[in-house]
Amino acid sequence: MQLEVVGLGGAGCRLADAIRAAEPADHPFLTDVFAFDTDEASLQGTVIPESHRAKYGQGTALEESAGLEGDLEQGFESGQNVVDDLLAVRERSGSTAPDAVLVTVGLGGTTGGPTAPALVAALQRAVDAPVYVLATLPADREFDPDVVAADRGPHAGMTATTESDEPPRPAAASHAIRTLEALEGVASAIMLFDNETWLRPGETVADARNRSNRELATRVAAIFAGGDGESTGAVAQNVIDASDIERILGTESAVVSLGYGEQAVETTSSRFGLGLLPTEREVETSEAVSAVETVVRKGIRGKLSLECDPETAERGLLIVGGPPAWLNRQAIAEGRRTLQSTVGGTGVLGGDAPRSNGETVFAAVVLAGVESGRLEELRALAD
Ligand SMILES: Nc1nc2c(ncn2[C@@H]2O[C@H](COP(=O)(O)OP(=O)(O)OP(=O)(O)O)[C@@H](O)[C@H]2O)c(=O)[nH]1
Repeated sequence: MQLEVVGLGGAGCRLADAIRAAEPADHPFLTDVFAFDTDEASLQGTVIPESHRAKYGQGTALEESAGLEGDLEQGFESGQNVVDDLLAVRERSGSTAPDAVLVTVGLGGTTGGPTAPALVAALQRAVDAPVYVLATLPADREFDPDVVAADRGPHAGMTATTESDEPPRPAAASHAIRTLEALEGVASAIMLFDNETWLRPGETVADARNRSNRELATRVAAIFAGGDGESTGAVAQNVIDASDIERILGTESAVVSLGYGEQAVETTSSRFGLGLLPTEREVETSEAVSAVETVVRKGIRGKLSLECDPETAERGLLIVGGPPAWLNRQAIAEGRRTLQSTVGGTGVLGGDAPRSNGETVFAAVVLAGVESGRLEELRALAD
């Protein structure tokens, strides 16, 4: 399918960059990628071409750090005032009609979050396609002085002391929840990534962000690059297209968590000893089945982008990809049945994504309409 990505604010632009970097050369799925931020330096740091970048919100609450503690309503209002300019950048670039738009944003900051609800609403009116949101949730250490103090010892406070430290954002949790509320009924679906779960001990979000963004971009690419045919001739048995994705993500701002599992596989057997070039390796059925089972298990039961109980999902999607010889049909069908029995509902779709040049077998899992304890926790804090 053809996806347009719009990055908003620091996190959103970095995520848009990471998604671009994760686009498989033999399976392009991106139409246009935009980066919109109040911070020129951060825009310059992206690989997104100038025609697709815009600095916005000068002199408004979106630009002032005071907005971190300030009135989020004022931020939403400023967001409303800039969307026409942002849509104009999109139109000027001659953006091609996508099957869906994905707005990427970090919740809890001053720029991206406050702009997101108005921009998503405007895109829904301007584009004849669903507008999904991919948003990060803030980590505890950004708003909880106790977490930072515990890391630094008894005399530490909530002051940035090293280069990788971020300025404290005490209001991040409540801003994130209030922005999510503002996106409800506006975004077609909201995929969440909880920074808290992806930090290693002692790490800040800034320390972890390149790794986190790569993780998330890999999931996005696995889902949206889908299983369209390849020039090399490998054809998916079950192609997941834009309407399948729309059926699973829905149109009613469902909260979505993304799972992923992968396993490296040997695709060639080397016979250098015999003076021959490496040839395609024969794959035993049992090893293909085992690889698919392993990645499906990791995809459903491994670390999710938003921690939740997969059983609470209303709908699910499983895409198993990799070198064609490894995509065992029975194992993929069994994986889909596993997801179906996990999710409980009837809204489960499965597909395959042959990658002739791939060196891993992977499973991407979409859990839509989930309930999450983490969101409850942040809601309680916001109250
Ligand atoms: N996963 C991930 N999360 C990020 C990244 N950068 C920031 N975040 C998270 O997103 C939140 C918002 O940060 P930014 O997007 O930089 O903020 P902004 O909206 O540009 O506004 P400012 O407050 O001016 O920085 C932070 O509180 C972090 O939780 C990133 O590159 N990756």
